[in-house]
Amino acid sequence: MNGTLQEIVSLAEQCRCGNNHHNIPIEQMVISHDAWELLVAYLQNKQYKTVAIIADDNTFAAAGRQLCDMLEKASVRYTVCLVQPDENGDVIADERSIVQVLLETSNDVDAMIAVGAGTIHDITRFSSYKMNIPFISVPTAPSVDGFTSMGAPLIIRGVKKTIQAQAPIALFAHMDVLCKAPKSMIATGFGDMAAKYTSLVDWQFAHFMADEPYCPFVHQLTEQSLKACVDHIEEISAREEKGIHVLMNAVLQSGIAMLIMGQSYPASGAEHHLSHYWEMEFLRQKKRQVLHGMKVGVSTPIIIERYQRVFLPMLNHLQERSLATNEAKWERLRATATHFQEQLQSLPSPAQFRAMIEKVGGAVAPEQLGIDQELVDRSLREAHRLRSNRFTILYFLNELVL
Ligand SMILES: NC(=O)C1=CN([C@@H]2O[C@H](COP(=O)(O)OP(=O)(O)OC[C@H]3O[C@@H](n4cnc5c(N)ncnc54)[C@H](OP(=O)(O)O)[C@@H]3O)[C@@H](O)[C@H]2O)C=CC1
Ligand SMILES: O=C(CO)COP(=O)(O)O
Repeated sequence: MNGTLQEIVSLAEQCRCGNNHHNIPIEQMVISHDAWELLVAYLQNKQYKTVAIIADDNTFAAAGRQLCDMLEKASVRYTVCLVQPDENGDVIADERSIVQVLLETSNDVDAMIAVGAGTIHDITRFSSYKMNIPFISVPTAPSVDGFTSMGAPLIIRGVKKTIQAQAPIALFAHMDVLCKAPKSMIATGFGDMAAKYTSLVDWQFAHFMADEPYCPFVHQLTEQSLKACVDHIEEISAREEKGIHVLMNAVLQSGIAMLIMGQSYPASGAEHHLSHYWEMEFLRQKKRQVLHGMKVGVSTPIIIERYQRVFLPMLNHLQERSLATNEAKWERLRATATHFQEQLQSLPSPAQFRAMIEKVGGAVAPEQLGIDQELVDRSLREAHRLRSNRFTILYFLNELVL
């Protein structure tokens, strides 16, 4: 992190933005080569009698096995639940996975340990929350910013909804495991962070236009994380240890930013809504899933293009508009137009954005992910409705202008 956990906790307490900040329950956060030893010591210090490891076949092989060996040596009792893939071969954070975890976890375990990437974390976050026990995070790749957040984006009856649950009480990321994670997972972590270019603009827009809660300190935390990734793109793309460390720090800090707000406001705007829409469509068509960060790496330049090509000229000619039905919203827009002109002009161009994603090994065009133009166009028209409490620029363009 740019700031240490203690610094962030302290700065969050000092913040006077007027929002009800959520507490940060994370007691210890470690990214190191001795993460297993520190995790065992943490469990012993907590005097936990039994813990439940939640993983799947891939993440158990990547980290779970080693962790179990360490727990055995330290005489810490544990159970293992390996979440099963669906008929397409994907492990999904949905009703079936949650029920499997609840069925295979005894009521007397003291804590769950999520050993995996974003999906395993969201399944564990929600299941442990419902069992009223804490969970500990063991990320196996720096692939998303969800490890430290409290929201669990879940697929419920085919619809992706984010349920606020709980953040981990501690996090232990082993550098060897992170460095060995597939290259695609590094690209996705970078993609999820680069998506903050547009999510942060959408968040400010929602605040100015629809009074959604906003905090400058949380904005700064997210922006710092984005900047750290962009500044270290060389080390990240080369998968140097330093680059992996920077990326992991960044995703953790961005997750804490969401946690402080109790919502994903800073981290998820129209670009995420497009990605969620594509994910749901793939589920409907029974197609293999595409990594979250790959999708947002592709959707973000599409949103930048839409905002710079359609919204920016509109801001430049606001005075020429005749009175519209929702005049109060247009008045607000006039009052803040200069700010958003500057914001949109300062974004990287779609080509510059795609060059960064290409450099880290990510996809840059929808067709590379099996997403056709019809789906892109449909999502641009409809995806803003997935999160009714987010007044994004895309929402504005679709509902109040076009
Ligand atoms: N809570 C929040 O705030 C956030 C949640 N998310 C959510 O996270 C999910 C995406 O998570 P993401 O991390 O991209 O992907 P997944 O957790 O779905 O994992 C993707 C793949 O990586 C494999 N894998 C993970 N670590 C390793 C490793 N070290 N070695 C080998 N294989 C590995 C997994 O295997 P296997 O499938 O077998 O596990 C899987 O094939 C989405 O549902 C998204 O909505 C995203 C951002 C924020
Ligand atoms: O993916 C996220 C942040 O990267 C959060 O997604 P939601 O907006 O669905 O909670």
